Amino acid sequence: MNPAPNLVLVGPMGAGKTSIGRQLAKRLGLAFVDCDQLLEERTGAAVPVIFECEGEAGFRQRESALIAELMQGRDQLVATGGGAVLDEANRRALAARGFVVHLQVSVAQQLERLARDRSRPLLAGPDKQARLEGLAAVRGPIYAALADLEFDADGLTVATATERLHARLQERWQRTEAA
Ligand SMILES: Nc1ncnc2c1ncn2[C@@H]1O[C@H](COP(=O)(O)OP(=O)(O)OP(=O)(O)O)[C@@H](O)[C@H]1O
Ligand SMILES: O=C(O)C1=C[C@@H](O)[C@@H](O)[C@H](O)C1
Ligand SMILES: [Mg+2]
Repeated sequence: MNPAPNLVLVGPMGAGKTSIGRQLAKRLGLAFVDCDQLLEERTGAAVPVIFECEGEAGFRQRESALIAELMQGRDQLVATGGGAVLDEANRRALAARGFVVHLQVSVAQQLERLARDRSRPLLAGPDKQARLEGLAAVRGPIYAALADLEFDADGLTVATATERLHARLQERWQRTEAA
C-alpha cells in the first residue's frame, strides 16, 4: 500500500502525467485529479488564456493555491503541471503528503507528442526543441530530487507504461511495508 496519503506524478510536458495518471488511478482505485484541468474548470478559462490575461506569475499563483488545497486530501492520484515543482512551497506540499513519481521522457519523444499542441503556452515559440531542452536542463534535477521513484516512460504506449508503473509501485510499496 502507498506509504503516503496521495500518489503524485511530476515530470515534463508530454511525459504522460495526465494520460498515464488517469489510467493508473483507475487501477489503484484512487480519485484522479489533474491540476491543469481542475485549474481550468475553476477559473473558467483555458491555460493559454490564463497566461495571456494574468501572465505566467498569475497562473503559478493559482497553481500553488490549488496544490496546497489538494494535498490536504488523501487517496488521490494528482497529475501536476510540468512547472509545478518550480515553487518551493509546492515541492514541500507534494513531498509531505505524496509518494512522488517522476515520469521521464526524452526531448525527441516530447517533440513527437507535442508537435501540433496549442494548449501549452511555454511551447508557443518557434523553436520547440531548444525550449524543451532549456526546460529539461533547469527542471530535470528538480524532478529527480523530489521523486520517490523514477519511471522512464519513453517509447512506451500509455497502456504499457501504466501497466509497468503499476507493477513497480506495488513492488516498491510492498518492500516499504516489509521494512
Ligand atoms: N506513453 C504515451 N504514448 C503515446 N502518446 C502519449 C503517451 N503519453 C502521452 N501521450 C500523448 O502525449 C500528449 C501529452 O500527454 P499528457 O497530456 O499526458 O502529458 P503531461 O505529462 O500531462 O503534460 P503536461 O505537463 O503539459 O500536463 C497527449 O496527446 C497524449 O495522448
Ligand atoms: O511545463 C510547464 O510549465 C507547464 C506545463 C503544463 O502542464 C501547464 O501547467 C502549463 O502549460 C505550464
Ligand atoms: Mg498534464
